[in-house]
Amino acid sequence: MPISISIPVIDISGYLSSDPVETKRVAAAIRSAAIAPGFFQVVGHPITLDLRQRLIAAVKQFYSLPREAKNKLHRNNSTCLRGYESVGEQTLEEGYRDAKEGFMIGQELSGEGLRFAQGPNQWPSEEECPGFREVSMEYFEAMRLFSRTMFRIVALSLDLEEKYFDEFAYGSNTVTMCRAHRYPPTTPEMAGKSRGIGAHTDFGALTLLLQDDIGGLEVFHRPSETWHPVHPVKDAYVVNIGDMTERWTNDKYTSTLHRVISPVSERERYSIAFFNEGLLDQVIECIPTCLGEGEKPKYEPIKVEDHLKKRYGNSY
Ligand SMILES: O=C(O)CCC(=O)C(=O)O
Ligand SMILES: [Fe+2]
Repeated sequence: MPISISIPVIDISGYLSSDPVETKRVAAAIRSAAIAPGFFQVVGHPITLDLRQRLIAAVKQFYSLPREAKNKLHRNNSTCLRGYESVGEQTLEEGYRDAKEGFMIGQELSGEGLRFAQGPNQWPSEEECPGFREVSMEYFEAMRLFSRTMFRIVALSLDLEEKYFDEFAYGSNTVTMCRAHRYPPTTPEMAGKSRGIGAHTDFGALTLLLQDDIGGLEVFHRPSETWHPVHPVKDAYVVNIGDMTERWTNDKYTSTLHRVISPVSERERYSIAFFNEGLLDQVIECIPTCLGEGEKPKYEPIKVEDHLKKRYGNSY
């Protein structure tokens, strides 16, 4: 019997309207999905269709710029991982160069005392790409808030105080990164031999992904060593547990291996990932409610900054 994996679709609107019964249900559903498969899709969220459509339109406009215009914004010019990467620059799975283009933004910071992943964004000019900067930052701020909401539900799911992760998710110094991707289509023959994004786990704590209707994202089922599609669901965000949450929860919540197969399609695929990387000075160690009777923490405490430097460093 072939294994089939269900990626649950969870409606969080009852939590947002403070319904106590729904809040319990939503927290329990997220707990169960975070244990396995480590991925779920969220509907009833606060990101409007209008904002999502305006963002996707702006991202398409950005990627249709000439190569030279995009290369002027190359991430190699940035001290803080911001900007453009062309096809083949990142390797997340040994033996495969990612066949995606990416454009990374983060919190707009300047001045003294900037640290890892902190600093200014790089933007195309208004003439080249009108409105791109504005809608990107509007989206970024909306996603910071949405992430705080998701962390509050995760906190409840772990029997923690609701605001336990607020500073990590939403503090003024916290690192959050948003990367838009374009995946070029491929032929059926090449699809199996290339990767849109090679197999990896996410470095941070929680990722919120907006994908279009093309498909290609797959998650790995460890027990059977098989790959399973995360089918696009209208209006949904794909949310997945990252490595930091796996460490925090002593492996109770799972940071699942995933990849993107280049689309076998006439059309490109677009996706926008929002990464919650956290507070650089925070030490990630087993959360007390995640340690059962007689269990020991499986991981050494690690500082967020050290963890991120290592993971980003290894992938380029
Ligand atoms: O584009 C996607 O569907 C997934 C992207 C992803 O896994 C990542 O950027 O970490
Ligand atoms: Fe990922």
